[in-house]
Amino acid sequence: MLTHFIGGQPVAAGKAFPVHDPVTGAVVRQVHEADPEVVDRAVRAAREAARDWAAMPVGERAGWMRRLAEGIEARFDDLVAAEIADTGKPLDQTRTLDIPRGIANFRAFAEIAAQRPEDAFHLSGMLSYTVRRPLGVVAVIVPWNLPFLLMTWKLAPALVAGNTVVVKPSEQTPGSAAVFAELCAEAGLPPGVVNIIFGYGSAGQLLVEHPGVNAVTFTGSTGTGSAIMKSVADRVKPISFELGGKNAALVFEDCDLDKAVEGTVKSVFTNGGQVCLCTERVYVHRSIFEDFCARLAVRAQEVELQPMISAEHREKVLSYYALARSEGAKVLAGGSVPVFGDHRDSGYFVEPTVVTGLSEWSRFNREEIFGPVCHVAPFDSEAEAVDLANGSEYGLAATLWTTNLDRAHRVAQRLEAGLVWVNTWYLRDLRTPFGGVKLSGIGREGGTRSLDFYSEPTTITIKL
Ligand SMILES: NC(=O)c1ccc[n+]([C@@H]2O[C@H](COP(=O)([O-])OP(=O)(O)OC[C@H]3O[C@@H](n4cnc5c(N)ncnc54)[C@H](O)[C@@H]3O)[C@@H](O)[C@H]2O)c1
Ligand SMILES: O=C/C=C/C=C(\O)C(=O)O
Repeated sequence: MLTHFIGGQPVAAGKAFPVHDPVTGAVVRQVHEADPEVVDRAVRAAREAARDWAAMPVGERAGWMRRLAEGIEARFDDLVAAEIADTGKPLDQTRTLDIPRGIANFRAFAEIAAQRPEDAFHLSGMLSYTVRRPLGVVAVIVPWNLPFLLMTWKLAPALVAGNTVVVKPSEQTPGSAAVFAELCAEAGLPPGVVNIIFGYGSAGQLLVEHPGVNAVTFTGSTGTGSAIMKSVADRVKPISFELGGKNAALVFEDCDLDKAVEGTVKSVFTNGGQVCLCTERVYVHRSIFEDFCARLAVRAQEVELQPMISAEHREKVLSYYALARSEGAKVLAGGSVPVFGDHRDSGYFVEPTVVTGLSEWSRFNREEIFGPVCHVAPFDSEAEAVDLANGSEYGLAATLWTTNLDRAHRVAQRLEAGLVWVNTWYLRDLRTPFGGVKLSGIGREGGTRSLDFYSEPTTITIKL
């Protein structure tokens, strides 16, 4: 039974809830569910630790980040096993992306914080400079699709900036957070700096509304982001939101077609399409449309299958497959449930799917599906391609396939998205701003932008 982690100790409190293995549908673990008393206890522990942690020189906190990175390395196999048990992710992806990014997140923010310059301005007769103070206690609420990567993406900058945290992982994927709690204790992290509680959205709501929480960083659906905004509005708490997406790929006639196909296969089907950055709308120049579609349809049937996180999410994805048909789509690949003839048939798998022929105004093309599926449509001009890509209420990410450098710069700068990849996808420099516009989020994290969110500047001016 997974316990909460509060004040450096395991806390077995609250009724139990089950977590299912998405590969087989079987219960893989039981977890304690945080009730109001557990939430209050976690916030109090974070507050008690906040003063000393904030007073620690940033160089010492950076040293703690490096020790946590070493702890992740030491528990690497346990973290991989826990993540796969909860998500059914491929072993190779978990070992090369999900867990290594936890190490990279802590090491990157140790360096970014240690080297972060502060402002200072000298005018005749006056000197102004800034100092930064942490926010205090930060609520960290994260989703189920990249559980460890996203939790550590938030924890590293929040901690190194001097905050203490209360983390509420997704109810679907508590395992890697529980191992992380153990390695925090093994590293000797001061009690109360990191607190981890488990539960559903209701526990998350109790946490964000707690008067002892100073700020909220959240990654998840746009609807939940909106609910959290309402929860914290009365106390005007700072919020950082990484939300949903309906990301476009633009494939121009002058692209390297092999790379464009392989890159789009990656951006559509990685993690079973359960990545906020995944492509769900593909726009291809008409001159190569038929060839591109034919190649993408073949490759869609070859990708490694990954289960959806839950039976409910699988039903949601399948409902969009049915919707596509009802809206008149032509199915180029997939569209149903794979049959394995083994234990996986009781899991949460869907077929990787490619459809075409739908209106830009169809629900299929407007709403985030968050599965291994995309719609492909032709375009005739660069201006039309940009308008199609920008036609969404979301604005998180886009990919652009062209060998024309002028076009790459020109089009990338016109796209209403926080992130644009050219001839690649999900290549990451952790020092760059990360986040979306419109319904895809509020604010940016990444590099010093994370430190800017997790601390408040004071400008001090001295008369000379
Ligand atoms: N932009 C990004 O970086 C990013 C990354 C990953 C996932 N996402 C989005 O997340 C969604 C899928 O993940 P999900 O289903 O876990 O999202 P979700 O919004 O359902 O849940 C995310 C987290 O919020 C908690 N939560 C739910 N309701 C809450 C409330 N009222 N108050 C406080 N906490 C609450 C959940 O328990 C979970 O821990 C997709 O929409 C995807 O696009 C975005
Ligand atoms: O599903 C969304 C993925 C978000 C990825 C990151 O926040 C990152 O790579 O830092």
